[in-house]
Amino acid sequence: MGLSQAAVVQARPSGRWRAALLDLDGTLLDSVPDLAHAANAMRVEFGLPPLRDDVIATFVGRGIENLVRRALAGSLDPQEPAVADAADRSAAPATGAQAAAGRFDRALAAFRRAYHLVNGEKARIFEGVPEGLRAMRELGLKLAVVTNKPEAFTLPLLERTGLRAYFDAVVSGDTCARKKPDPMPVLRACELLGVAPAEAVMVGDSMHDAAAGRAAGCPVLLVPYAYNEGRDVRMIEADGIVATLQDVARWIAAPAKN
Ligand SMILES: O=C(O)COP(=O)(O)O
Ligand SMILES: [Mg+2]
Repeated sequence: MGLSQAAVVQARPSGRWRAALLDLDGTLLDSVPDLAHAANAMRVEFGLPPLRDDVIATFVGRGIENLVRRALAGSLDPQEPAVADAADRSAAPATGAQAAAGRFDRALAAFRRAYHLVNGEKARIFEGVPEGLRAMRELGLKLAVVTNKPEAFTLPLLERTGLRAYFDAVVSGDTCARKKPDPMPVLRACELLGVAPAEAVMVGDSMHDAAAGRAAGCPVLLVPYAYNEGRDVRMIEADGIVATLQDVARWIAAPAKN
């Protein structure tokens, strides 16, 4: 039994790896056109001019609350909102902090309303994604999505883009008490797939994916084509940069060195 099992394991190209955990926005899909549309719909409601899509792209990756906070301030690193809207100015008894919180809640609600209407409409699957996912499945891997996007947006987006069927599990931004860069959602995905973190490869486009994967004990591969808050992914400590998901499958299938 011991011997034959060892032989089987050695014969499998991906003997060590049993699962791949994939980030969503910026790794599987370019969701920026829809996110930017919703963020700008929110800004227009607040009397603010729209921002360019490439600016909004740098705001993506730490959940929609951060996206809305950044989009409202027009900055990657917002301080207190600089411009109060008419409703805030008339709310005389409210403290500055209360007014800011109320303004943020209204902005989040406006963003959610707009995003529900367009989620998946212009989202575009990155090159090599279906082929890479198929190749990983053919290697016998289990697949999970691990995203900071809330479940109410994640599941319809996966359905609309035809990606849902590839995945055995989906962990969204509100599935666990904490989001990436915390390891909690990565560990939950491993638990749902029935694999140990050391048997799962985390694939993402940002420092938050890398930090979450590392902290959970997974090797980390990064794609260079997406957001990462506008920074170069080569600056992030990872086990490899992969041009496409097809290269993820090749990395996983490569003997010994991994
Ligand atoms: O920040 C988000 O809303 C989603 O980002 P992610 O899919 O890259 O985790
Ligand atoms: Mg991402």
